[in-house]
Amino acid sequence: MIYDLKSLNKPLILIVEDDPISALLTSSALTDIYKTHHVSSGQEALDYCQHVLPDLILMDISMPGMDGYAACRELKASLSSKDIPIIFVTGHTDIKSEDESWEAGCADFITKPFSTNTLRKRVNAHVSSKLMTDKFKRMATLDGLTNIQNRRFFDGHLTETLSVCNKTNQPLCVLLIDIDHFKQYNDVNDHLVGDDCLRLVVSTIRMKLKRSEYCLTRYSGDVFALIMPNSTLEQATELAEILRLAIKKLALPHSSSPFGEVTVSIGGALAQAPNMHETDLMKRADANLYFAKNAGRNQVLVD
Ligand SMILES: Nc1nc2c(ncn2[C@@H]2O[C@H](COP(=O)(O)OP(=O)(O)OP(=O)(O)O)[C@@H](O)[C@H]2O)c(=O)[nH]1
Repeated sequence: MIYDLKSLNKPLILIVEDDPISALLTSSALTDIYKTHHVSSGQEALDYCQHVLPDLILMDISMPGMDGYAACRELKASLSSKDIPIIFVTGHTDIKSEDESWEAGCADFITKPFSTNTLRKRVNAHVSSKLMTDKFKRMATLDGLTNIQNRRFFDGHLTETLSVCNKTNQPLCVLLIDIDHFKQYNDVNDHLVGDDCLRLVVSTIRMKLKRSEYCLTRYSGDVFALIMPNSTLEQATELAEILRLAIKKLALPHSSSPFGEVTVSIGGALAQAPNMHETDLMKRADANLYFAKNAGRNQVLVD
């Protein structure tokens, strides 16, 4: 299936090219369907992608300073930019350059001088495929009830985030947030009211999250997991307490709970770089949740 690209909000193409005339020619061949942005070196491309993620990159190979191969390798090594297709637009036509292009991680290459038609067709094909993959990934990792990421996403994201934190020597905390006596809540009310409660708990937690790198997921039925990269034990404990209080403050009636209203128990754990491991981290967070439940619920235990 090919996307009707014209019907979409214009996808963004980054043109990395040190020759301004070539950049202009490339850009003018695409602007009816795409937004384009031009930078003149590999380093500028890396800097740009720190802030904006384009849908595709057209990359020259020979540029002063960092060349296209090196820039491509760096972009492919980064978590945020690794899925952006990169097409080399190059005057190099020898086999060695082709091999080096594939090894650097490019999606395709176009040799100069190129036909405008070929450029457009190749770009359209790669952008369509990227947008479709993005959409499937979003669908496969979204929880339909609460509209936050699901367990499948959590597992992959925790592995990736731990790996980044291990490399950059940052601590990471995980919180497990579990609604107390939720089975009885469903039994006394009904399942649809239970669904509303789950959605409300999620929106309440989301409103209290101030850092964009914090990632809230639905871990299992009435349990939510929060991944907190670059966070200390004190920050995790403080946030857990804020979340516990915010849920209690909703004052949602829960007649079969000793508290008379919906509450949560929260267990959390800290992992310290450089030897963090997800199984150990989750075991400790789970054990702390268990202790918080056994100690009477409506409380936080993070260590
Ligand atoms: N309404 C609703 N209920 C759900 C959903 N997913 C899971 N549940 C219910 O969540 C309840 C979780 O029950 P338990 O794991 O026994 O936990 P609990 O009753 O909260 O007990 P504690 O955690 O020990 O306080 C079960 O009754 C599930 O049926 C959902 O999507 N919607």
